[in-house]
Amino acid sequence: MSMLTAERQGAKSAKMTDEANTILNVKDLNIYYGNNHAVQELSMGIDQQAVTALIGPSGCGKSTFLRSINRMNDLIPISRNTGEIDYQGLNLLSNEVNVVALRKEIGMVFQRPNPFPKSIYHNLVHGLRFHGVPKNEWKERVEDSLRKAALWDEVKDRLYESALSLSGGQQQRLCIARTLTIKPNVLLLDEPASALDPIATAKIEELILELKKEFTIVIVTHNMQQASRISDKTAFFYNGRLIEYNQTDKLFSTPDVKQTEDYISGRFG
Ligand SMILES: Nc1ncnc2c1ncn2[C@@H]1O[C@H](COP(=O)(O)OP(=O)(O)OP(=O)(O)O)[C@@H](O)[C@H]1O
Repeated sequence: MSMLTAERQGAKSAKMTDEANTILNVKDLNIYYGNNHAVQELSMGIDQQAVTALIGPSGCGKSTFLRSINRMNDLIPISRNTGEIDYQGLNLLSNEVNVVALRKEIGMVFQRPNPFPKSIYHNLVHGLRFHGVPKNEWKERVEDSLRKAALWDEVKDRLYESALSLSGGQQQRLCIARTLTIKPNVLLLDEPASALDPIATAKIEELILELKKEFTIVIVTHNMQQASRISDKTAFFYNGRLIEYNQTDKLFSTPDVKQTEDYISGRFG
């Protein structure tokens, strides 16, 4: 496991989380954009090797929370936060965190496939070069990542063709493979299938179910059927607040909170 801070080895022993299976423990997280309080007093644990779906109407703070996990919000000058996200005994929001190492361990895939306008192979080795992975490991890592992203059979004979020659669904699987080359622990997926057709979406969903055997996945989705098909737990957000967090089956069949029921039955949102 790579070190996220220079002092990592000397860090105090990991704080115990509530459940042995929790990999990310969010405590009293608040995120602001200027005066806009986008995420409010959020506390939740995220299970490892499981899929956690974040749902809720547009603007409720799902992506803002997701982006805070690997510090993508740092790139937005008016954004600030309070609270903690504990990961292996370390507060990811602390100034001591090495953000480059963090993003290696907690990778992110965005709504629109965003391959570099270079070859498929170049897209895959970019992160390896950046993180100083020895060249003699590249071939194996590329093949392994493409296999895990269920793309190997489709591209193995065209690795030096432009990534832009792939279909949208293939490009998105390539972006997932690109994240996998550097062996992350957690994958953050921000509506990864919303720009894809139903067949490509089904492939991404299948892939997510495969990947959760090895990785922890947090996914933002607008598609409630998708959340119910692929996630183990679902968190429903409204107006910056976590309204209900439950096992997915339970949340979609017998939610505890009226607001959740209204949302999943299409009464608002
Ligand atoms: N880069 C930004 N700068 C300023 N405000 C932002 C920024 N990104 C999001 N916000 C604001 O934060 C709030 C939460 O937005 P966020 O994108 O997290 O919601 P969301 O639930 O992911 O919405 P959507 O489903 O539409 O993507 C909104 O009020 C939004 O306007």
